[in-house]
Amino acid sequence: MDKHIGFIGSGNMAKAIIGGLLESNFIKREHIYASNRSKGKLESLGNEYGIQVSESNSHVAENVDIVFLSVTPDQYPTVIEEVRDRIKQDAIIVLIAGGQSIEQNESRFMKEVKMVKAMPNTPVLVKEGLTTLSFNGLMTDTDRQFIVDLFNKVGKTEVIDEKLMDIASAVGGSSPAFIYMYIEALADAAVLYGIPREQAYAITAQAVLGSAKMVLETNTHPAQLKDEVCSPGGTTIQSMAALEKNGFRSAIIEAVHANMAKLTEK
Ligand SMILES: NC(=O)C1=CN([C@@H]2O[C@H](COP(=O)(O)OP(=O)(O)OC[C@H]3O[C@@H](n4cnc5c(N)ncnc54)[C@H](OP(=O)(O)O)[C@@H]3O)[C@@H](O)[C@H]2O)C=CC1
Ligand SMILES: O=C(O)[C@@H]1CCC=N1
Repeated sequence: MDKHIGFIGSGNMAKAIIGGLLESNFIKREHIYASNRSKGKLESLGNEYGIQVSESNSHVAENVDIVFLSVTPDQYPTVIEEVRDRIKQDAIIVLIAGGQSIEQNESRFMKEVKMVKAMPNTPVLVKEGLTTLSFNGLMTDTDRQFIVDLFNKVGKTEVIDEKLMDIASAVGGSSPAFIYMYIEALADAAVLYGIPREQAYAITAQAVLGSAKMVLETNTHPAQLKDEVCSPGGTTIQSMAALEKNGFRSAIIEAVHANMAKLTEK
């Protein structure tokens, strides 16, 4: 692969994508460029991954074929103004910010640009990510396939209608945080009953991983899978009753409502 990929903003999500891409051997490290506002983070990224780092967003924009805008949404107007006259003629712009639309950002470039809205999640670092994708009309079939291939190297992809991107952000991009909180809580309970901390994470995280695989690979409804765990008069159904009493499902749905409210606030 001879294309060069750049990240403007080198925070958590950029770092996870870079780490996953390098681990998958999709790209040579010298073909990855990154810039960042604060110098310290950039230096440690350069040291850890051996990629090309620069304090200049424009330098990154000038040197790459695919530009990831991996800053927070509030920085999009400033960063685009800075780089719009520096990008290569045929560059592909990848928006990863929550709530940012293709249309809104096409107009910020003030010229026609190939653009992708991508919503990845941090498990891309371990090549188990999920990235939802939408493309603008200037993306050719080859461009689209390239972007799908790139994200497939670090997990799975789903091409979706852009109008569903906000909810995909909540349930795909943000949900790992919900799941980490669940694992942490379950592990705390394990520790409460005497399991050592490290083993508590090993047990609970594997239970989550295995359950997710069951949903993906058995093609069975989650409720059926849940029923198969609940032995008659047994222990699990006691836990189910306690979770229902404490509004477990409702808490998850409320978490998604709160996420959507933030994504769509004007
Ligand atoms: N974290 C996640 O799981 C996901 C995040 N995203 C999206 O990714 C984007 C980044 O999020 P995340 O990585 O979590 O946030 P971070 O705060 O970790 O990363 C953002 C980075 O951008 C840098 N930055 C800010 N302004 C500028 C600028 N003007 N020029 C250059 N660099 C700048 C910051 O520098 P510094 O703080 O060092 O000054 C920071 O390192 C967001 O838009 C978010 O919506 C999408 C999917 C999942
Ligand atoms: O918290 C955020 O805003 C980003 C969007 C999806 C995951 N993290």
